[in-house]
Amino acid sequence: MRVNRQAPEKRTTLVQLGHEKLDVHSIFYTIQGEGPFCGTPAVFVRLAGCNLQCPACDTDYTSGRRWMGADEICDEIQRVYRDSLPVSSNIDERVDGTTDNFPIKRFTGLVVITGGEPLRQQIDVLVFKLIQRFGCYVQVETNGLLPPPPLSFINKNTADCEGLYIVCSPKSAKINPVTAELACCFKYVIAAHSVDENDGLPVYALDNSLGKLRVARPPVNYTGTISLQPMDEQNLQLNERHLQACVQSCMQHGYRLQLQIHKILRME
Ligand SMILES: Nc1nc2[nH]cc(C(=O)O)c2c(=O)[nH]1
Ligand code: SF4
Ligand SMILES: [Mg+2]
Repeated sequence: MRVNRQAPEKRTTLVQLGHEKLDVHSIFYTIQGEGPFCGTPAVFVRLAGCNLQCPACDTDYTSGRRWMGADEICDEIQRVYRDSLPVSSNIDERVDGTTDNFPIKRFTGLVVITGGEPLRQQIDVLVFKLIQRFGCYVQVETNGLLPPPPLSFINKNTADCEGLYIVCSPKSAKINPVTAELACCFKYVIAAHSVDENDGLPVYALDNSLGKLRVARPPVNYTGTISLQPMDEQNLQLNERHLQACVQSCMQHGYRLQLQIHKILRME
């Protein structure tokens, strides 16, 4: 079993010169490797810190953190996108004076706000700007313990590609009822030794500070997608067992199998 030495942190906010700042780990352009938008090119904003400390966590969310305002983050999103483009599509005028078909491209696609736990921080201004000013759509990856931002454009229809989507991946025994109600998708990490024989979902919370409490389920009236993802212990034999348990649970209960395609692609 892996060890996660990144200590749990409470909700946070820093206000400087009247502007909220967010505690950012990294911003990068990649392929969304999980969930309902799996396969979609996306700029990731990984916010620092998490309110849980799951032993099997596969993410560094504490190193190199810095406080950034919403405008600074929007600029950085545009910069990492532009830096990924071939130089020729980045200029609006050629040396001979002719204009490119694609003058300076703006990123208007999927922005994923993840962590750590992104709902620990005040993300509403950032989400609002990304959607209203840049025409992006936004997905938040949350463990579900905290409430979502108070925004009117939370969307559950993933075919729309507009507004804010909440993907809830419970790791502990509790989910905030509003987050659960507004989630467009539930995702569970499956370990071979912890599959409930009744519903095929994890028995034990990944967050071991809660002892042997059962990991939270979606609300009883939930009819949307439930995806299962095999736990990654960076060990071929263990991973094979987790994968088989995952496949079996999906086939038995009708869940959707999800492999982390960014790892297959060896991308961030
Ligand atoms: N490419 C890529 N897709 C992801 N989807 C969820 C991720 C996460 O760490 O929350 C993740 C990630 O870290 N990388
Ligand atoms: S909730 Fe997610 S990011 Fe936080 S420790 Fe658990 S697995 Fe890692
Ligand atoms: Mg990850």
